[in-house]
Amino acid sequence: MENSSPASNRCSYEDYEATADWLRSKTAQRPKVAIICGSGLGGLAELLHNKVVFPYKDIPLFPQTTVMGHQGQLVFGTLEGQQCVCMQGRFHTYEGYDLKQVTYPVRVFSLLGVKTLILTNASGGLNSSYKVGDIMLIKDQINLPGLVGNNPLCGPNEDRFGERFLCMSDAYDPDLIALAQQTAEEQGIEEFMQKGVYCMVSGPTYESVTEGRALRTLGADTVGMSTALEVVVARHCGLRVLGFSLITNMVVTEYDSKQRANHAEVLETTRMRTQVLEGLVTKIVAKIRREVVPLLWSSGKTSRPLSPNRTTQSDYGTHFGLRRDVVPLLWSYRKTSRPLAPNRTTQSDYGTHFGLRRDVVPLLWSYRKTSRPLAPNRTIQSD
Ligand SMILES: O=P(O)(O)O[C@H]1O[C@H](CO)[C@@H](O)[C@H]1O
Ligand code: HPA
Repeated sequence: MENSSPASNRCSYEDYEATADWLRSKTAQRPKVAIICGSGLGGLAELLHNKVVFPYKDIPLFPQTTVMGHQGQLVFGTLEGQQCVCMQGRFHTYEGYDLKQVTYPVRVFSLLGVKTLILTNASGGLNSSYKVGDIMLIKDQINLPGLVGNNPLCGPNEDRFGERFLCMSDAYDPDLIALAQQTAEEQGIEEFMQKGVYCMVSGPTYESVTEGRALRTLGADTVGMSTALEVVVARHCGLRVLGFSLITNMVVTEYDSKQRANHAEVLETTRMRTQVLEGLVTKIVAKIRREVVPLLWSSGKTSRPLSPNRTTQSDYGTHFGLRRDVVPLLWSYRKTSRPLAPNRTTQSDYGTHFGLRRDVVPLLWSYRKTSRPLAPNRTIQSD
């Protein structure tokens, strides 16, 4: 099969499938988490175990990266026991790619079975309280190209991925943000963690002074030339999204400033913080792995306890009303092979049974889709 990227605006469902099928045929790994690494931040992929590496040029229909600091390879492997796929290098519209090409990998990931997308980027700081080297947890975005008609979902809707009109008010997953904040505290790096709004511009020019000021007035805390389009497409496929923006330079917002933005400075700053960001993402991935069990609970359509004779994978699946592809995961995350005892009906019973940490159990409750109590007398979370 051709490995040249799909032509402008003709990324069909069959194209995405062809790429996903090819990858599936080359590796037995089935990642649940995908990570897109920003400029100079590809080192994370080196931390994966049992790596299987595909240069983009070998992957059918994959675009090629042309930007310094973007290595151009897809790395499959395990991080903290969690199967991941990591993009060492992303695509940008300023490279000449159209919106569908820039976001091509995200739909491929979705077809591969990925459920969570973590993105990193290098950005210019607009918020005057931020410093170079700060890491901003992205709580929301301004998709500036999208607001003026350059949205990757323009054109016929592909219903097999998602619906025509997509809600973006919950684009960045609040639970993953909370998990990231908690992890940053545990790592002792709160001092340079921020939480704010990322604004995507098309680039490749950095901002003029007035543009920088305008973006700040719009409510942006950082600005970059990526991420927002990938997030739109990820949400359309139903992926959960977590994003980090490393402030590599401060955007010049004073007319008499002598500072000049440049990509060398951007890459230099990423070197300074790359290890911290890698450590943070690694720990978060480990937590996402443990968090899978609560997520499975959320798919539960029943509040009945597992009966004592439920010991096999499919028993669990049936009980929780889970999709077939999720059941093996549940099984693999169980720490015990004992079935639930008949008297195990409460949240903490389930937590104990699955070997969950105490702080994860409340999450479990919050992910449940039913508001019915587990048992008639069990009505509040701590119950
Ligand atoms: O967003 P990432 O890919 O991290 O890269 C950022 O760094 C480059 C500019 O220095 C631009 O590509 C900008 O978007
Ligand atoms: N502006 C836009 N994109 C960027 C910047 C910036 O200042 N720094 C890194 N990427």
